[in-house]
Amino acid sequence: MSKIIDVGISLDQKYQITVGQQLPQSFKAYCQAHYNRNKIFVLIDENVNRLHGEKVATMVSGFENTHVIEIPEGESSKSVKQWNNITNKILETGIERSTPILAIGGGVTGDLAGFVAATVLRGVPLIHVPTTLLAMVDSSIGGKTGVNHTTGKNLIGSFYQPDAVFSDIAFLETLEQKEWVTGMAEILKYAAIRNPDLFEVMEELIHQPLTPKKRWSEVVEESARIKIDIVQKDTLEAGTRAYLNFGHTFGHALEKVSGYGEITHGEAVFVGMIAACHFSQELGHPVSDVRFSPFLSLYKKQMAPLTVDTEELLDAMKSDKKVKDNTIRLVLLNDWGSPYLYSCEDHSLLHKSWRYTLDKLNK
Ligand SMILES: NC(=O)c1ccc[n+]([C@@H]2O[C@H](COP(=O)([O-])OP(=O)(O)OC[C@H]3O[C@@H](n4cnc5c(N)ncnc54)[C@H](O)[C@@H]3O)[C@@H](O)[C@H]2O)c1
Ligand SMILES: O=C(O)C(=O)C[C@@H](O)[C@H](O)[C@H](O)COP(=O)(O)O
Ligand SMILES: [Zn+2]
Repeated sequence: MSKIIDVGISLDQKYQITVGQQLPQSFKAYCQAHYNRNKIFVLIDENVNRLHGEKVATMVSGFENTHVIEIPEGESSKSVKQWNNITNKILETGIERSTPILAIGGGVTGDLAGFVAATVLRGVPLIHVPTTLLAMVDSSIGGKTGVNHTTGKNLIGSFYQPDAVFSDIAFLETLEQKEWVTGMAEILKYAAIRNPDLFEVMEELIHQPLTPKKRWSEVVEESARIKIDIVQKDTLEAGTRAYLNFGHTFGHALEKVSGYGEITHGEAVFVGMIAACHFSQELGHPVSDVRFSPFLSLYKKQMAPLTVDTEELLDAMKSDKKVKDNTIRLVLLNDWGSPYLYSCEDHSLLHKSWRYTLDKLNK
């Protein structure tokens, strides 16, 4: 059984997200209906190609010419260098404006391949097939594409919506525990900013084996619906879309200061959400991070001690995209399910929240 979720960004930007088990047939039918199937570029994470190459070959078997470009795994692939490598390969092979790019992998592949699709020939059709939990619940949805820069995370990129998303949760069969836990952070983010019931659902799920069963499919669907609702109302992040950045102002700084790839995005966001709760509480809002406690040991088990310097973290926060008039802006919580944007003048409070959070993680 698969579920279809409609996304309506604007009158000419409508697409569907299909969530389910074993979706190659739906994918094939979609391609048959929408493309001339002369050529397709498959930009695929190297591990996904190794583990699921045969399934992917079946998916694209209706195309006359399939060009597979492997993306080295890991955050370091989200770079201008990789964007340049892939763009060169595509242009040297030959591409037309109607030739689709298929992005198959986690958020790294999706963000990078999405940026390639957005820029080559000023934009070619893009289809996302997310293969990590994080990519299914978050990165394949909403059109943020891009790469990192030494000065900060995701600082080069564009908004570029896909033609379609196929979230086949059967891919999660091969996902390592570390990556399940990584993806959970973005679901806990939706719990914090929109639907606190997800905290209880997630607590149930972490006490069971991590396999792609129906309950997970429902969580992927609920997460996608939350994200779509936010993105549809503010696609280009003029205001409320920034709520999806809860925990990220802290998290992105931690990713940068630790060295991209040393800590996963989800781990950093989890840490960042504890800091954001602490900061919110300091301002008097009733949002104790005890809500995250059932998940803390999972993150502590897989993360190395955090030996970062709070001064460096603060510096890194200054290159966040939400900075306005030189002021750091944070997503905080008035209460569970009620986020708001806060301009932060008080850097001593930021230090305090960082120290509290680092102590908690390192204890
Ligand atoms: N565009 C957005 O809106 C958005 C949202 C959230 C996160 N992101 C970005 O997403 C990235 C993180 O994505 P991620 O957590 O998916 O990481 P990732 O893409 O690096 O994938 C994590 C690991 O899982 C492996 N993998 C992927 N699918 C697999 C499968 N089915 N079985 C086994 N292994 C598999 C990969 O090889 C990699 O080693 C970050 O760069 C983050 O900034 C973007
Ligand atoms: O889609 C969004 O909007 C998000 O903020 C989702 C985040 O989970 C994601 O990590 C995103 O890439 C962050 O974007 P950025 O603009 O803060 O770099
Ligand atoms: Zn994120």
